[in-house]
Amino acid sequence: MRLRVLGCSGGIGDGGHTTSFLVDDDLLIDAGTGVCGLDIAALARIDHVFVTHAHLDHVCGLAFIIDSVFGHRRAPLRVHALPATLAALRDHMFNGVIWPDFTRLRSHGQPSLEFIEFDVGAVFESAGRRVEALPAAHQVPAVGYRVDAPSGRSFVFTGDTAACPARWDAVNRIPDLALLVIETAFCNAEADLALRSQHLCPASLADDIAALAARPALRITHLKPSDAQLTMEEVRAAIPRFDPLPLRDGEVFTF
Ligand SMILES: Nc1ncnc2c1ncn2[C@@H]1O[C@@H]2COP(=O)(O)O[C@H]2[C@H]1O
Repeated sequence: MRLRVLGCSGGIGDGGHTTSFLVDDDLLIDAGTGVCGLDIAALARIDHVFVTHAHLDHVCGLAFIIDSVFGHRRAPLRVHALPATLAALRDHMFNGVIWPDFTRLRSHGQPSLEFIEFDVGAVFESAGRRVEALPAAHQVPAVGYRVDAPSGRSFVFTGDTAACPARWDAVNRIPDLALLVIETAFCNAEADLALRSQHLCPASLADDIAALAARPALRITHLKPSDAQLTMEEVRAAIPRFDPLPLRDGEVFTF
């Protein structure tokens, strides 16, 4: 199984793209601006999108993906998310005003877009891969994801989240955790903003991650671009034993 980072920035600017991860060529986790680098054929191969939450930096690409592949696909593009996330997408994006309601527009006799409710703990399986929604704590209902490869190795993406003890209960049950992608949006000087917007900063990351039992490769994601370098320096100082590295757009991992 291959994981390709299409976008992992906490914003735009300096060439960064917002969150989107491609698993093999058919599963997408979040649909931020990172999807803009894919060609039409690659976009048309995506069958399932697992959305962490409804914030624009994680879902804006959905609107453009479905418009670009409309007519190219024989099956609906299936979007898996919490009921509250799907309700937000229905009400505020695919509402016939901001964007057409592609769940009603048919292509080759099928709905173009299908929404599938996916609660914390739900498991989706396809071609030996397994995707499980994990708890997260954000300003709006949110999840993270555990993805298991056919090899038995796993990666975890926390999504946007503040400290979340329930996540670690689930993560600590994973037998072979190869990679943890955890957010740290803000630097320590923005700790108040991190708290208000339900993100981590290096100090709260250190407290939160103390509950992690395993020692996977660790990548930091969703760094706000204006303070990315400072935030990474603070992360390295806060959790040196984890040897954290910043996640990079374009990075590829195999499991
Ligand atoms: N209470 C707040 N005050 C100022 N900015 C906020 C607040 N809540 C959210 N934000 C910003 O809005 C952004 C929405 O996307 P993010 O959650 O990535 O990061 C968030 C912050 O950068």
